[in-house]
Amino acid sequence: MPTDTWTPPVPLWSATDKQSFAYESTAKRWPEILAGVISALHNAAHALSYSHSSQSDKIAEASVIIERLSKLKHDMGRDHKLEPIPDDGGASPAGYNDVLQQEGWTWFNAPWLFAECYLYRLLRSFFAQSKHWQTYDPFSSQKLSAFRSSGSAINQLATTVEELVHKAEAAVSNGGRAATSGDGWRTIFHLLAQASLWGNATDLSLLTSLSHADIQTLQSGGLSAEAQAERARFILTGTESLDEAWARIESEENGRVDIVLDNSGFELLTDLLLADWLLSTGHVTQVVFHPKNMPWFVSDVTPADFAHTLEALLSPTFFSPAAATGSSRGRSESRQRAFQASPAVLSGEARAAKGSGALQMSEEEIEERKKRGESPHPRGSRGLVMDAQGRTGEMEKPKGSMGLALDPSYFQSARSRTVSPSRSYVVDASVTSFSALYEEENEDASRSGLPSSTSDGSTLNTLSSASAGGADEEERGRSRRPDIGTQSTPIMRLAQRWKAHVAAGRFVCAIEPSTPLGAEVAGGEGFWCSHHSFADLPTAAPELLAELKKSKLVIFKGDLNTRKLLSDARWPNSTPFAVAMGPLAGHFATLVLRTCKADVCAGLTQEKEKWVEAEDAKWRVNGKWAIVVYVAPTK
Ligand SMILES: O=P(O)(O)OC[C@H]1O[C@](O)(CO)[C@@H](O)[C@@H]1O
Repeated sequence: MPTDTWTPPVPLWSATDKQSFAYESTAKRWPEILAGVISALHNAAHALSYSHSSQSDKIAEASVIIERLSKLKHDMGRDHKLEPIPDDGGASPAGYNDVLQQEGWTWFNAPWLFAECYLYRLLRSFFAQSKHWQTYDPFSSQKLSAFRSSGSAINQLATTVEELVHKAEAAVSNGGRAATSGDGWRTIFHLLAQASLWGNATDLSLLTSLSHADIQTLQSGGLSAEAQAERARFILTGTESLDEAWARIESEENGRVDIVLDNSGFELLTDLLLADWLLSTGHVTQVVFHPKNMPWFVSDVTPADFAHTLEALLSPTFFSPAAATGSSRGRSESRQRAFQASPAVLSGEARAAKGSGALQMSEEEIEERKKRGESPHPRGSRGLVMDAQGRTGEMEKPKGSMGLALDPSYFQSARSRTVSPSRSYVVDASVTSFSALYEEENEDASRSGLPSSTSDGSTLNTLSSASAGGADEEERGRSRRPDIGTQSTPIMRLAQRWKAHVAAGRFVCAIEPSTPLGAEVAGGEGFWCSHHSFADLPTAAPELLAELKKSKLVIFKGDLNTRKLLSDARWPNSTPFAVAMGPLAGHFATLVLRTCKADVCAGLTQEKEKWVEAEDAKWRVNGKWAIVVYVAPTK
């Protein structure tokens, strides 16, 4: 192993152990994920065939990428050797390749964590090497549709947190922090940290087989003390660590908190809620968010996702009105809008009408029709696949459509409006294309009198451009209430605050959102997607370590970040967490909020381990159990 790599004293998890989740994941989940990418790209390419301008080069290039993806899936299933990652001009693949050259691993005998990170970096190279697909995030459509479907859980949380934030701000301005019960705030910290913890329970890479309805059920529970108390038994370490973390935050004014993000969508929202409330207490003046610089483990937050999320939450129609207002009835959102943002999810009941299969044309047929100057949309195709109730779910693939289950009528209708079907369907990573996605919604919003998305083009702050606590109170706008109309929802009002936080440098995205996907990034932020475990931070990314040391508390979200903190090694579960962190432990105050979805664990008592083994044989991996761990700074 290279000298910047720490070797734990126990072996690493790997798919060589057929009883392990590592094996199941390598044998079953990764091929499924690759199949999903192939299908997303098929759909995207098919949508392009309806474009006004010729997209044949781009479509042809998609076919080449699909071939490479299929070969990769084939090689993985046959346990071939891991090939070097081509030099694609992006964040250096050399780290991966050096290790591979030395170790000569195959898909199944490589350490699981290495192979999984390699998989996402390799996938990135397929798109990065292309001419037309460099900004394409193959998981964006999935991320977006899952996010949209979590509207009611988000509304519940936003309503409660809006109140908490107002109360905290009022307490601060009516006599300062001393006037507020420290215990009260500690309790709220518990609630919001646990909401952020359970926000991690659902992620797209794990839940390949769950429906959106299942995910919604998992997300429900809200912030009520009862709901949380009920869930507390699933936190295997107990929650004392949250007291230690809060004591550390409380000991300071004008502190900085960092969050190493995990999943986009619902989980990111719970992180933002926690971050906003921390600012409102006055103990924290800046929260720095660390995303991943490329599509990663399906649903991890990319810089573009971070920006998109704030934009999306400001849209009156992003979530269905029923979700946004908390009412359980009355869905006035247009079916086309739902389809536009997440075309792959139409109702299970939204089956293609009889005979509509014949209307799903091949790309050649469409090209032919175009050449003849005919519309690519056969007469009578309108509305053949839409569900009359606009419900969402998996769309059945019509026979002979190669899985390209699209409704031509959608594109016909979209064309007559202002939205480019290709842009709206092929959601890519650029912020502008996301705004385009909402052009149509804004039109509708202005017709309905609702406030529209504010795509004001303001850029998000990066670490280099923002400083903690530099702005005066007026500019910080803590108690400023945005005026976004009387019909705004709690979600929209919070998002408006968050944009103000971004503009004032209180919220900082550590990678500038306009950074091209996969590019080398400043400040060592590319480290998160490198082959390294986090134990190597001091040696492999000293610049990043120096930055994190400025923070009062660094919160690591989710399972993958925890696997990386623990080097994905076969620690006995009762190993003290700090020991399993290796050389990273003690460099900064660390709080881990993780639901368990992989074999590795540490920080449990032997009694707890025994207890949970008896309760649930799948406790390590089914996402139902969690650990919350604080590691104090000592260095
Ligand atoms: O989103 P999270 O919490 O990091 O979970 C991702 C984890 O899920 C899995 O994809 C499945 O367990 C792991 O490979 C990975 O560690």
